[in-house]
Amino acid sequence: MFEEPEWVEAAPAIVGLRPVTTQVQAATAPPVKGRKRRHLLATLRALEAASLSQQCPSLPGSDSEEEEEVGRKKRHFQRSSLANVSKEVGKKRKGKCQKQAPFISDSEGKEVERTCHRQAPPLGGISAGEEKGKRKCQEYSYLHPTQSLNSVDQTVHNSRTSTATLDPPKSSRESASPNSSHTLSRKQWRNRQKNKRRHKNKFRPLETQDQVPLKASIEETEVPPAPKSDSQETRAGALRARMTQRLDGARFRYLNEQLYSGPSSAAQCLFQEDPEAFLLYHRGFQRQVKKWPLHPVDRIAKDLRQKPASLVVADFGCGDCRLASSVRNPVHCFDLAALDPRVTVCDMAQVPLEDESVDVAVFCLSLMGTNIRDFLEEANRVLKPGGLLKVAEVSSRFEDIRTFLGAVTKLGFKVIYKDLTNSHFFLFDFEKTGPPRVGPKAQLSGLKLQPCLYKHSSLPKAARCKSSIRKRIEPLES
Ligand SMILES: C[S@@+](CC[C@H](N)C(=O)[O-])C[C@H]1O[C@@H](n2cnc3c(N)ncnc32)[C@H](O)[C@@H]1O
Repeated sequence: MFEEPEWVEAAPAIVGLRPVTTQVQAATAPPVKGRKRRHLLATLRALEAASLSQQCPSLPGSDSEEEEEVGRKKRHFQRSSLANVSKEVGKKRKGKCQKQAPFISDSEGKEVERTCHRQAPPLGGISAGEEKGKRKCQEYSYLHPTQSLNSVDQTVHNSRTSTATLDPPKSSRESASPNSSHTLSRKQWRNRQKNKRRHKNKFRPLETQDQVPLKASIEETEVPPAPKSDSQETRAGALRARMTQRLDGARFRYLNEQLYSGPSSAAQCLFQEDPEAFLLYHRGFQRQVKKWPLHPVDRIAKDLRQKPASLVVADFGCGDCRLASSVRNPVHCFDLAALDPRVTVCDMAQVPLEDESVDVAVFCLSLMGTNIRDFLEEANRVLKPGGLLKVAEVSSRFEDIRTFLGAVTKLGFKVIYKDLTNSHFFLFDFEKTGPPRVGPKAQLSGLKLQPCLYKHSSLPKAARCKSSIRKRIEPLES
């Protein structure tokens, strides 16, 4: 695509700087008129040169050579008579235009010709055509950013590397007429400077519109996040841990309540559907029991270690099999979910054991459902006659111990030992006397234990629960 150099756009037609059209127009223009114009122009140039000699400041970089050239020309203008100057300038410019023409291709020539006609300004000042040209350039630079950038690059490069005095920007046309720069007039030089500036300005919108946002976006993506200080990270980590712990605590309390407030079949469904809930429940339970002075299972294990290791034990609601790990006895472990490979997953209301097959049946904090009777009857079934039933339960769950013990007795047991000394749990030993002494429809209200609920530590004390309930749950709090 043709790239229109701005120095052509801005070149004043009156000084004959229409390189392509000069050949045609020089032949057709009346000589007297042309001579007069040239004369007038030269006069103007001389006057301008005289004023410039006092105004023109030193320019930075490679422009100093151009400045020297201007200075030389100024001196020359001052020395020469106006008439001579006008002739010389006229000849030079005519010659220059004629020199440039052959190096421009047809298509370029026509385009440049059109440009010159269209944009030739009247004498002095910026014409409407020039303004139009400016607008066109701006439009062009937006429409053809790459070409504009290239031309700017070339301009910058040329201004740096140019050793010739007034080299115009190197476009294809310019490179075709390397000597033309030596014959540029002062006004041409000024126009060229103007055009250079315009080239630079042309570059600016591209930079601001396209490159700056890009830079900004790169910065946005590349700039790493401000490093957090150690203390910030520690605090964030601590807060996260605290929140996680709170959430786990809330879920544990919910699950615990579910286990105490419904039948074992419902608890079984709960953990079957959500095995993770079982893990969560046990984490919560372990957290609570760690605060106790003594874990009841350890006390039971201690008792068993004083008995023959040959005794077969059934652990109802074994949890993590801590009992089985603490004794040498064979232990059948039953629970709603398995935290350990030794666990047989089942509802302890129905364990897969033969009748009268075990010596010891253990319920350590596991009488949780509303069907406690089912559990105790199942234990009676699998226990050998004279077998040992050991129960450890949270002390606050018992409203009336005597009623409880009486109900257990009706199910074919005899109380042989009780320990109510511990602050957190009660311990009972029963001996199997025989099958249950009451039918399935008999009411055994003593077996109804209070649920063991865990209070929310962040609640105000008055809001937690009634004093009686609080009393019941206290053993599980520290
Ligand atoms: C509080 S934990 C005690 C665990 C263990 N006995 C200990 O002392 O470390 C109660 C356990 O009984 C289990 N459990 C409650 N009801 C059950 C049921 N119907 N069948 C089997 N296990 C049950 C629970 O799943 C839980 O693992």
